[in-house]
Amino acid sequence: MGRRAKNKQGEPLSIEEFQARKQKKGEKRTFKKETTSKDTSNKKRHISERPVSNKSKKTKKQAVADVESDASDLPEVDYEELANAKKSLFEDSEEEEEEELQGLDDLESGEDEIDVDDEFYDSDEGDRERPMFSDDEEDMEELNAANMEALSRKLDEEAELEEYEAEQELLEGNKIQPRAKVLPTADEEEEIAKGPQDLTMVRTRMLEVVKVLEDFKTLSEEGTNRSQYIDRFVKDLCEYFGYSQFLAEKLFNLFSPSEAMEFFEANEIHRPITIRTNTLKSRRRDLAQSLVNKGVNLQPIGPWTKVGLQVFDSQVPIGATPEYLAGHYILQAASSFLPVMALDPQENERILDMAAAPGGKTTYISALMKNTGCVFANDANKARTKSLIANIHRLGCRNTIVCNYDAREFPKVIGGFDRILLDAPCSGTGVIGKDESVKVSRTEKDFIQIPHLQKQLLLSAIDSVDANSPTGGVIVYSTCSVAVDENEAVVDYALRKRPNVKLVETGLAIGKEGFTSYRGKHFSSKLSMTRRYYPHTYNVDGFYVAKFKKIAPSPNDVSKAGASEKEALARAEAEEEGIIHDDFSKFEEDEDKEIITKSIKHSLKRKGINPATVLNK
Ligand SMILES: C[S@@+](CC[C@H](N)C(=O)[O-])C[C@H]1O[C@@H](n2cnc3c(N)ncnc32)[C@H](O)[C@@H]1O
Repeated sequence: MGRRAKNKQGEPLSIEEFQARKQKKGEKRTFKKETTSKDTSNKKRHISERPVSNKSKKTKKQAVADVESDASDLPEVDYEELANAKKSLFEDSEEEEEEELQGLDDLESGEDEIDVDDEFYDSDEGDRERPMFSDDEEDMEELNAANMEALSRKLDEEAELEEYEAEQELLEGNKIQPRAKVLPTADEEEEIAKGPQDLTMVRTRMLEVVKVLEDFKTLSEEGTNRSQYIDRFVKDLCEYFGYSQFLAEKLFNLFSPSEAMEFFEANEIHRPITIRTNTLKSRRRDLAQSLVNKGVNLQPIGPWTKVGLQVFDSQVPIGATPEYLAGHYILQAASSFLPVMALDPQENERILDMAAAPGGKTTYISALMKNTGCVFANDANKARTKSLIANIHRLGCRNTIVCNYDAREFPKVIGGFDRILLDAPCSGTGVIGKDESVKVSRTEKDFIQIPHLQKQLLLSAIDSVDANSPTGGVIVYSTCSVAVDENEAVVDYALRKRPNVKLVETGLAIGKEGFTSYRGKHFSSKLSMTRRYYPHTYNVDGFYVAKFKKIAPSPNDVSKAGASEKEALARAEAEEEGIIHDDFSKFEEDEDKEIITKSIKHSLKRKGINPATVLNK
């Protein structure tokens, strides 16, 4: 089984914190390498002298006092880091204030939900949770004070992480000797094959093998080759993290050995709980203020989004607050903001969300369009359109038409859209942190069948867009998978089949370049314009985004009706019947009850309380 419990860490970091820490880690390593031999014993002593972090609730005063006394008690504390951690909470607020003041009129929004269907994955989950900001200076002080607990916890985490890093260095520094015997002997392999292994040993061996693979000439044993080390490493990945051999190998092949290790480790940790402000109903600072008043510790996700908040901790179930029920926000994975930002919907356009349920991205599109124009929200799974409709209603999206087609039927049913989002059904290899079952459930067949469907859907999307749209002609393709078969290979296929589209820049501030070649396959050089996201690089779900511009119509664009005619028809029908049908007009009490109970259970579990002891009283 996976090592999730063993590796459980404190609250997840924001993208910026995560990256700053990675950078710092790199700098520290360089320094420590020079000092390792003489400092090791000292380091050990300091580690053991470190106070055990206290994650229990503190008063705000205590939290501030703790921050100060913690800093003065520790001989090895990096004061710069401490000051930066402290400063960052406050500076975020200032930056955010500026950003928000500038963008007050720039209303954006939407929402999301966490719904994974049996077959395909959605990057949004319903269950995550975890500092803070405001737009006005006065509010800022109050909000920051309210977040002192979060700051305190953040510093505890820093200490824990340093401790962990020091241990790793000991492992890496002390145990790895040049030309050390790393691979098990034949006898040892026999022993290994017999049954469960000592996981600490397995982990140490993985770290050792990574070292050897990265400096093979110097560190490998004589008479061995790379593939022997790789075979052992993949087997150890399976043993330690609980993957099938097939998937471990597939994912390992995406990275260098050391990055692969980071990726697999990041999959053992939950991503931060994030929410998106629904700007159709609220502004981020107002929402943040109301939630802070209820005991929620939060902060903006990062400078790249004006609507996202990362929840660090909450005294109330974040999926059942009055603000949630009133549609002021939606629980949505940060990665799910990205395709909609790349789509860049404009007011008064006609947009198709081809695979829309449960509606996280549809509602964001609708909010960015400020409820103008029309969003066709389609999903082939009728049952899932129920949660799509519920979200559309809760968030107050009034420019949306829900439909239930196999999207491969487009553009035959409707065509001529200004923009289309295809957030495709996928294998979910980007969301293993959310759903461990992917580790063993995905087979080779999946990576043939799913890409086949994705290719058909993408061609349909291209054919359903109006190349002569005065404002758009844009298609965005996204998945919550990191597999090349479902991403670059699909996009490259579409470029070959439809020369009337070209790839354009996504406009996204973060993301790694897509592959232009992979294991002997060469893709168009333009694939570098697509973007990849990994849990270990951005602390977001694994994700992929590609943006196309349709430059000319083609004979494939045959549609029975254009989007504008369908919209006019739907509006006329709505006028006749009333746009809200009876069966969708209200929340179902039972369904709400279930959501609220689930949220309360989750919150109790996070606090280490067995829900049964509370709920069954
Ligand atoms: C990744 S999820 C979509 C998540 C959604 N965009 C959101 O942000 O909430 C993929 C969706 O594709 C739908 N789907 C699968 N095959 C489809 C098809 N042939 N046509 C349309 N939708 C399909 C699934 O029912 C599922 O809801």
